[in-house]
Amino acid sequence: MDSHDVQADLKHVLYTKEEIQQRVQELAAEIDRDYADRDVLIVGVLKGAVMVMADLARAMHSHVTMDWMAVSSYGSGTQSSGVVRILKDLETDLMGKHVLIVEDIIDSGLTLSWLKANLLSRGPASVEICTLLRKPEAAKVTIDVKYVGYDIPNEFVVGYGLDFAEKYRNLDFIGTLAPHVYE
Ligand SMILES: O=P(O)(O)OC[C@H]1O[C@H](OP(=O)(O)OP(=O)(O)O)[C@H](O)[C@@H]1O
Ligand code: HPA
Ligand SMILES: [Mg+2]
Repeated sequence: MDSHDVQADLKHVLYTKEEIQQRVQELAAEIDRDYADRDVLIVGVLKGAVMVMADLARAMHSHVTMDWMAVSSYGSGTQSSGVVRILKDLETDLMGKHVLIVEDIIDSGLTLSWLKANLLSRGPASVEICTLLRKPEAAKVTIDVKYVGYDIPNEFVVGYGLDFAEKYRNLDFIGTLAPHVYE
């Protein structure tokens, strides 16, 4: 098999480019309404959230500042290790700020639950979460998430920022992997 044929690695498309763009616009409109009277700092969680952060920010009309954090709990596998490491911290002082964490996916919830507690300890005025995808059946902890793009089945997905062993992030759609890729 040609190892450069990305399509051959995919089982099916979950959300097309057009569907994702539409849903991100809707989330941006909702966030704009909720933050109409407040400036918001959106915090993208590297690397997975790069695509959704870029599209969401461009679809928003409110005053927005942006910062990035890198945490990792997955390494190269398909299971969360549960151990969250900060690889890159924020440059912004969160004191008194309205913070919106932007994520590509909530799977076990371990990353976000840890991250939300971490950011709350820095004295912000508020911390909310926006995630494009969430897997309700995979939840190991309960987290309050204000904005969710789609609830999806408990399958490993790639594309639009989401990787498997660092690949597939650049797809403009979201799909599931064929078993031969990870088995
Ligand atoms: O709910 P959880 O089970 O904790 O999983 C979700 C987290 O896992 C992924 O990040 P990853 O650690 O793979 O880093 P990446 O964004 O650089 O791919 C994803 O982007 C979330 O941050
Ligand atoms: O389903 C997933 N795909 C890619 N990265 C992930 N990180 C947590 N869950 C996933
Ligand atoms: Mg990853």
